[in-house]
Amino acid sequence: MPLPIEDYALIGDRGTAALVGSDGSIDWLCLPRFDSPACFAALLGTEENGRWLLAPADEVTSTRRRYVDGTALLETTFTTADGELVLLDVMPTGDGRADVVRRLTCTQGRVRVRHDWRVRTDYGRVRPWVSREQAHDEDVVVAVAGPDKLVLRGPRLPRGREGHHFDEFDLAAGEEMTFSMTWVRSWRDVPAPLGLTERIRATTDHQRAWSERAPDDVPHAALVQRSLLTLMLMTHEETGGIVAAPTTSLPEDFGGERNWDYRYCWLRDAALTLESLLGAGYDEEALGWRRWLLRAVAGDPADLQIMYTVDGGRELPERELGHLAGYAGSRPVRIGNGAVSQRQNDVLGEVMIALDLARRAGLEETGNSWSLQRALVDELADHWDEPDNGLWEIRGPQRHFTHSRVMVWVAFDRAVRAVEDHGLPGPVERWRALRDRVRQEVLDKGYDAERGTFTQHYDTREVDASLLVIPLVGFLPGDDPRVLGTIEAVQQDLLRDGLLLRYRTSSGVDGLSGHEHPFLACSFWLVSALAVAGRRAEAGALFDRLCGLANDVGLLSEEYDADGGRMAGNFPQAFSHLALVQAALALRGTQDGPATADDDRALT
Ligand SMILES: OC[C@H]1O[C@H](O[C@H]2O[C@H](CO)[C@@H](O)[C@H](O)[C@H]2O)[C@H](O)[C@@H](O)[C@@H]1O
Repeated sequence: MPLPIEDYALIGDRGTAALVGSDGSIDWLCLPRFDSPACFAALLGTEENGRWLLAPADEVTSTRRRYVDGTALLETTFTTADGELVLLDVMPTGDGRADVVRRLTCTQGRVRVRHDWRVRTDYGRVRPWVSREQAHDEDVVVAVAGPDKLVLRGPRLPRGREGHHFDEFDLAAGEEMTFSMTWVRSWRDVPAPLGLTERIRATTDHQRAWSERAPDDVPHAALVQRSLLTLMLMTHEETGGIVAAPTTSLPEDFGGERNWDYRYCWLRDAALTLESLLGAGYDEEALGWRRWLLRAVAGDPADLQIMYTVDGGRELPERELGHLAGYAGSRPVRIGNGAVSQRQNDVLGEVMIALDLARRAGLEETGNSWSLQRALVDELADHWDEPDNGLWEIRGPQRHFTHSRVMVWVAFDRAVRAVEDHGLPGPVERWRALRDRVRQEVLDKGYDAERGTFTQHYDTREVDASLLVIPLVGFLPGDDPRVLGTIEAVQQDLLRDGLLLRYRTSSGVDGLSGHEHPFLACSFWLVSALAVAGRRAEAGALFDRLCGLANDVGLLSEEYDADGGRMAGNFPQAFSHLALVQAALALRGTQDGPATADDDRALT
């Protein structure tokens, strides 16, 4: 039975990532890429779907976890009646390999250790052939199935027993053992062993150097730093693609059907991630992502997709994995994502904000990068008034979503600014006219004057948390009465236990059964909206509360079930972490009173 979501921590090598449970079990790992089939999938089923356990065999009386300062090296300390055992989990970065390194150190007394290596490839479906071999002058255990070969190394290798590899042994104070697992293509030879000490040191140095650039003049600076590092782990090192989360099908509704695969690059999530990184001063990160964007989107602007694979691929058909029981029985387990073919008119606005910020941070346009933006804006100019599925990717009928239309305004606005402020060429008169027309339409059709609030779409009186971005993207000032009215209406209709739902699922707008829990990114948007409205004390209090929801190692999932006191949805979720960073930046140097133009960079 998998653990509560918040009992997992993330390790990763910027090619892929694993979830390590507080019980010492790696229950999720896709190799070699975020969206490759999992070889450990116990997270979405049982241990029979694959896991790698290293932990005390005897009862654990307490467990502490932490990341080694400024890094993604995870340290889990188990205490038993007889001693203390520290487990260090690392995925070395920067060498183009795919290794997981697990070092056990007994720090007190004597601890009996259990080792269970249970590889199941193809998302926990296939039992590989496993054999003991000699390679590079040492014994290794090798598991092979289809395209995958997994090589286990260590000073004491587990033995085959009923379909898994198992061992138990004692470690006494001062003793240490290091195991490693390496993935290669099944037709390749067993690779040379890693220089463990050197790779751990290089990974530590690289991650620390990155973390040290995080701002320290923001509230909850340690959590902001952890969020930035987590976003970095979700950025594919070689391609620059940024995934929305390293997991699939952790449920938004426990036991329900709201289970989605997030191991892909959404233009929206990636652009917002970049916006947070740029706001936090990570300017050069923009270049890698812009290159990814140029490659992914290349071709006819009419063929723009809202998401791609990490290498820019366009095929991610959604299908269900019937052999997995689902997390807490939440089925179906899905891989791929059907939202790929949706129309979501907000996306270009988010991309244009990120590229505008990059330009303002000094990243010069290349001929290609500006002509791509021009082509995309011109394409939008021909289709901006079509209904869409909105940023929540609803599977019900398409609508004229107010948020989407506001972001269309943003796309034209940033295009105009590129010409006016940066001297780039473009049909600025046409873009200006469209910008004004869209603005007027939103004010006429997306605003409910009777209630004094913007609405979710043009044919409803419902509200939506996405309306909180209206002041954050510069559509209206933070203290405009229409913005204040919207904040109030959103708080009135969507707050649950002080946290914000995205919208009311009971309205039926999304075409799905069941309900969901408050969405953490939206709750952070409320912090930012309150801050720019000048209600900074309230914003600060909400920010404190939200930061308090992060787990013991500073990670957040997509949603939070306040009744159950547990996280819900994919984990860790870029959307939550990037919105946390944006809220911290909005609160930077807080004082009561509305935000000024100087706050512009943080607030886009
Ligand atoms: O709520 C239904 C939709 O849920 C997913 O979309 C959500 O996650 C995306 C990635 O973080 C985010 O960009 C989007 O705004 C969220 O609504 C899922 O990917 C969709 O298929 C699903 O319809």
